[in-house]
Amino acid sequence: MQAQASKIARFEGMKSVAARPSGRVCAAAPRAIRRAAVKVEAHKVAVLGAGGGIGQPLSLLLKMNRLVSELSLYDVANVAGVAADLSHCNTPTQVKGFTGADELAGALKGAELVVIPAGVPRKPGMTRDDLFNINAGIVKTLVEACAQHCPGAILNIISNPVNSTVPIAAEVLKKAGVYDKRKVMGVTTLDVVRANTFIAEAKGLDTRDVDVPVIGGHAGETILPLISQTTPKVLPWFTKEEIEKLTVRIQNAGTEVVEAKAGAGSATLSMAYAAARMAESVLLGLEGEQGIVECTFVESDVHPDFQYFASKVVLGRNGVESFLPLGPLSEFEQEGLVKMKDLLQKNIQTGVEFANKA
Ligand SMILES: NC(=O)c1ccc[n+]([C@@H]2O[C@H](COP(=O)([O-])OP(=O)(O)OC[C@H]3O[C@@H](n4cnc5c(N)ncnc54)[C@H](O)[C@@H]3O)[C@@H](O)[C@H]2O)c1
Ligand SMILES: O=C(O)C[C@H](O)C(=O)O
Repeated sequence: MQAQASKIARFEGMKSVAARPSGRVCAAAPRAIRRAAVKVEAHKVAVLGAGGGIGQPLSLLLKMNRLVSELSLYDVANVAGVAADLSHCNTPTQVKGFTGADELAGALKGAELVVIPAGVPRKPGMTRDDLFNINAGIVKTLVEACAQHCPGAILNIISNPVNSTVPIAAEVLKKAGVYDKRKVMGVTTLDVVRANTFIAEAKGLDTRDVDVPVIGGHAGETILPLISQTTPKVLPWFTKEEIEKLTVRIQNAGTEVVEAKAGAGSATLSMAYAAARMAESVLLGLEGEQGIVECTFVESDVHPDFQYFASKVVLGRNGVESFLPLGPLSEFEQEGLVKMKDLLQKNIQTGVEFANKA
């Protein structure tokens, strides 16, 4: 502990996101939530794709979160057993399972937050774009149902390719006349979680103390960790080569897991952890807690080249309340922004066109 602390040269005014370390859902939940007597508002959360690799552990983490009073688990298959299983955990959250299109309305009615991990995952050799043909239609159908049954809900979209599924969701909601750009969020928290972990490990720090913003999108070079903005600042600082290597590792971390799973899917447990953190932040925002900051892929004015962009936002009672400025970027990070331009713009356009074709 002493040795770790001595590596921290100086703290540059810990920002709110760093003050809410990533371990808070399971290990370091905000004091207000941990204290048994504290009264929190009741929030209904729906998970669509709840029977899957992400859906199951995510549902467990949400069942453990006192901000969630009601948890709707929806899937096209195998969800009844998951709901029965989880319902035996003696936490106050009420769990209900819903299977098949006929039961989707019941799952969504009254939901304030809908988390969507429905869809197929990658196998080795595939890109996230290779999932588009299947997942675009799944997300479109599910968001159409959200527009009808819980039009004011905040959506956290996990299904890949996030760079395209978020624009699809936005276009679907626009067509239905219920779009609120503050409420449609692509979940890129796993990129932040990974960046925090890898950088903490490289410097021998507690990963819960480290915060690295990750901007852009959620595929290959569109994932841009702003390592220059890491807090706390550590000395000795990384060399140029180390920064390049860490950046590439963060960009390829999804593929690292896909290859290690060798055909059995992509990241599920770390994704569930990251999605639970994002969901908790959204709910804390709804509760009116101040200073809740997360990186997320949303419709944004932060960078003139991109209609949708991941960056730090402040969450509040209506979802995204405001955007934090990108801050000073290193030369390497500025080059990263240029490199991602064509791919991110193309991914966004693909989503918009898909949602608007007849
Ligand atoms: N955003 C991220 O950082 C991130 C990280 C990991 C995975 N993902 C993506 O999340 C998605 C899910 O991954 P997974 O490992 O959980 O896959 P999985 O195959 O284990 O689970 C997906 C679940 O979705 C369900 N499903 C399919 N069609 C559905 C529909 N129309 N309605 C409701 N449910 C439906 C399936 O029955 C299944 O239970 C993939 O697209 C994957 O690429 C995103
Ligand atoms: O890599 C994938 O296909 C899943 C996810 O996007 C991830 O980053 O782990």
